[in-house]
Amino acid sequence: MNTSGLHSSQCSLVRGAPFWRPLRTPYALHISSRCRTQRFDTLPIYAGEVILEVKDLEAKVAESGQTILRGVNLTIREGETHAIMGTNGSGKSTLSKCLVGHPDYEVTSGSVTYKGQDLLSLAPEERARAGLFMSFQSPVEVPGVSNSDFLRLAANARRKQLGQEELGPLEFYGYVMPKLAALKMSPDFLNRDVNANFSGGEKKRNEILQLSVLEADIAVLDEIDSGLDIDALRDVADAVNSLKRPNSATLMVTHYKRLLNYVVPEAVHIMEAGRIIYSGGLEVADILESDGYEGIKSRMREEAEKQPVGAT
Ligand SMILES: Nc1ncnc2c1ncn2[C@@H]1O[C@H](COP(=O)(O)OP(=O)(O)OP(=O)(O)O)[C@@H](O)[C@H]1O
Repeated sequence: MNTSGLHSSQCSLVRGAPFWRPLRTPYALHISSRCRTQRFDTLPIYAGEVILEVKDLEAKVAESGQTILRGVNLTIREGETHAIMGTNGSGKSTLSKCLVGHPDYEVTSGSVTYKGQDLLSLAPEERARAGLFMSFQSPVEVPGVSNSDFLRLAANARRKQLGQEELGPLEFYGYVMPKLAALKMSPDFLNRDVNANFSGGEKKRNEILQLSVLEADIAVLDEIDSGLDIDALRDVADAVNSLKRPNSATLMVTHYKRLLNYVVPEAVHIMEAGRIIYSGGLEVADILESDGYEGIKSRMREEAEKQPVGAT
């Protein structure tokens, strides 16, 4: 199969491509960059193991050397859904792409631990085989490669990694049909070339179909809600929810709370100038919706004033 037109992480599998349990104990969420961490003792903690830990991550555009990420800290546990919101250009997509090993970016310092292993030492295809999936804001079109071939090869690469039997064309058909039905996608999608001449909404559904077929352990969904009409948003959200497992996690990048009404996150993070500057629960998205980023800043100022003198 010619996969030359595919993005490296998207075709990586082809080349080789919440449930939650709340406890009322303190939950440390990072607020404001590398030097300051604030504890929110009122937030619930989730009992799952840490699946992804990003520490002081800094990254630049490989070609220009422009620094984009300036010390991102993020901890995600199994069973959790996290949302990252933030102004245009704050680095949300760059963070997502650094996680999957996009070649346009170079990590200059910090670490990312995924299921206890150093994620940054893995090639993009190894990350994908290990269960990391990213849906792209603008999924690429791959004329000449059918969706069914692409999905089956990707699914088999992942199954091989998991020690499962690979699926032949007929078995794969039986495997994928219920997934198509769950996404309210026509079986015709299988015969079409990957994303070629798909509408924006069809591309987004197709991304979730890939996630569904790959049964990823962590799904990084970059603006999966953009361009979707309200019914499509519900379908996609239902599919994302149905794919959650106790030992998997979801990281969503979005600008709008409407997605979070359907796929409800345990934590919402605000990104600005390459850092997560504020984290909290769903109320953070409410503040954003009602008062914009100025509302978040004013909340931060209020909380800083309440901090005991000398607290870090
Ligand atoms: N490959 C690249 N080459 C040059 N500049 C880049 C590249 N990727 C990202 N940038 C720049 O880095 C900054 C962050 O971009 P990024 O796409 O991560 O932002 P974002 O928070 O996802 O924005 P949006 O909400 O608009 O999608 C922007 O100024 C962007 O122009």
